[in-house]
Amino acid sequence: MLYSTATPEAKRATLRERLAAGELVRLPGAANPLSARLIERHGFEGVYVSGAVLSADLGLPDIGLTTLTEVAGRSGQIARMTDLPTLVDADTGFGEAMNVARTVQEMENAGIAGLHLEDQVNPKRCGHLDGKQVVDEEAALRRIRSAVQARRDPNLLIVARTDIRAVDGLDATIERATRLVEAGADAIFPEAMRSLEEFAAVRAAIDVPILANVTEFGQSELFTEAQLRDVGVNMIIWPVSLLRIAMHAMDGALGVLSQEGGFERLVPQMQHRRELYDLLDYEAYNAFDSGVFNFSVPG
Ligand SMILES: C[C@](O)(C(=O)O)[C@H](CC(=O)O)C(=O)O
Ligand SMILES: [Mg+2]
Repeated sequence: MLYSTATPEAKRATLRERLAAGELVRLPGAANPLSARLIERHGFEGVYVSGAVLSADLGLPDIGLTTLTEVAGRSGQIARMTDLPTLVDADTGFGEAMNVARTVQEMENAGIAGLHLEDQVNPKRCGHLDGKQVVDEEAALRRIRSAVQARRDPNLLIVARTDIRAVDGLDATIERATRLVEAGADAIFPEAMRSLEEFAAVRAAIDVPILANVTEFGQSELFTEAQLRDVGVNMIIWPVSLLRIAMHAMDGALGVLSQEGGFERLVPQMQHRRELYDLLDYEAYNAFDSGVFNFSVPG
């Protein structure tokens, strides 16, 4: 009931332990707070909060228009719904070094387990689009150093994302990843890798966990969990998939409504009221106050 039973500190410690034990951490992107419960029920190890999803949800392109307050607020709502650790896309940190420090502390307050900070210039764009630009090495390292310095919980996972692959190639990615680790990054997210061999090359060059982004309609193939595990990837995100699936389903359903004047044909495809109440743990509220769940669900 009400929901997470684990403290943020405990979730951060869990994430650290899993990574230290060499376990693969799979983090589907939540489409909304309640979907974090579904992700947990299906046995995943973490929940991802995507900037692309968050901005799309607000009807904005993913170019850094969302604010720290919006992202921390939504991340807190999502993290609250699950005992799993939540990893958040903090884009470029919402500014330079001092802003990054504030971002880290607000994210900690939101109860999340980790965040990634990227080295794109502002305005940023989706990592799988052409025409990206990255900041120079010193600016990229400063973002990470200031994140590390600002965190109060040493277990908050600071993941450095580099977008340099699309700009300067694989060697530059390895060089930057190495420097980012020296600056204190706990893990590396090499964005828009072109092949499994590229992941393997990054893996061989650094000894912190690496994260793979499996996003549809992007510049990387949709590598499978098994393929990524084989090349030594430690965390996998599927950032936007649940939102894409939900939006496509809504689009189709509205077509049916406008054609047929009702949703009846789609009822078998709907989450049943019973399933919703189960996911919400409605009955547990009854144990708290016996007047709450004293009805039966039709059908
Ligand atoms: C991972 C990502 O940063 C996100 O915001 O989810 C995006 C995903 C996407 O746009 O497909 C990205 O830049 O890769
Ligand atoms: Mg993003």
